[in-house]
Amino acid sequence: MFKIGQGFDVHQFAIGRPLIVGGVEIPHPVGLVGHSDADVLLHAITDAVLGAVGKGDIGTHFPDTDPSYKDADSAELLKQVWEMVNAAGYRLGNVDATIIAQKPKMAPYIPQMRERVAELLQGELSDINIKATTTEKLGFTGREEGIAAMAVVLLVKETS
Ligand SMILES: Nc1ccn([C@@H]2O[C@H](COP(=O)(O)O)[C@@H](O)[C@H]2O)c(=O)n1
Ligand SMILES: C[C@@]1(CO)OP(=O)(O)OP(=O)(O)OC[C@H]1O
Repeated sequence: MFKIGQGFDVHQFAIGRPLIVGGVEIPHPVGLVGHSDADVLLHAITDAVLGAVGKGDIGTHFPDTDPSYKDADSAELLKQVWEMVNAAGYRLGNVDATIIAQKPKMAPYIPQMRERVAELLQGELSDINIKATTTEKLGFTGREEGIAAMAVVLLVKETS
C-alpha cells in the first residue's frame, strides 16, 4: 500500500539567527525566525510525512504556544514523527523536496542535507532528492525576505 503526502513551509529572515536548512547550518548574514530552529525544509518534510498518514501537521503535534518547543531542533521533531509513522508499519518510499531561496546558494549543502534526511527517515540516500530554485528575484523569496520549502513524501506499507 502506498501513501503520499505534501508539505509546504515559509520562514522569515532576521539578523542574529542561524540559518539551518535540512538539518545543516549554512553560513549566511541572516537566519530564519521561528519558535523552533525554523528549519523550513525539515518542517515541509515533516508535514509531508504527517500528510501521508493523515495525521494533521507539525503545529498540531508541536504547538508553537508550547514553551518546550522553543528553539527546538527540527530534526528531533521529524525523528519523533518518523518513529510514530514507522511504528505504524510504514517505511520510506521516496522524498522529493524543493527549497525556494534567492540566496544563499544551497547546492554546496544539498549532499549533507540528503544524508541527514536519509538518516532521519531511515531511508536510502538514492530515495532522497532535494532541489533548490530562486524565484528570479520575484516575490518575498526574491526580495530575500525569507525562504520557502515544499516536499512530497511517498510511504510504503507492506500488507499481508
Ligand atoms: N538558493 C538556490 C537557488 C538555486 N540554486 C541552484 O541554481 C540553479 C539555478 O537556479 P534558478 O532559480 O536560477 O533556476 C538551480 O537549479 C539550483 O541548482 C541553488 O543552489 N541555491
Ligand atoms: C515547529 C513549531 C514548533 O516549535 O514552530 P515554528 O518554528 O514557528 O515553525 P512552523 O513551521 O511555524 O510550525 C510548527 C510549530 O509549531
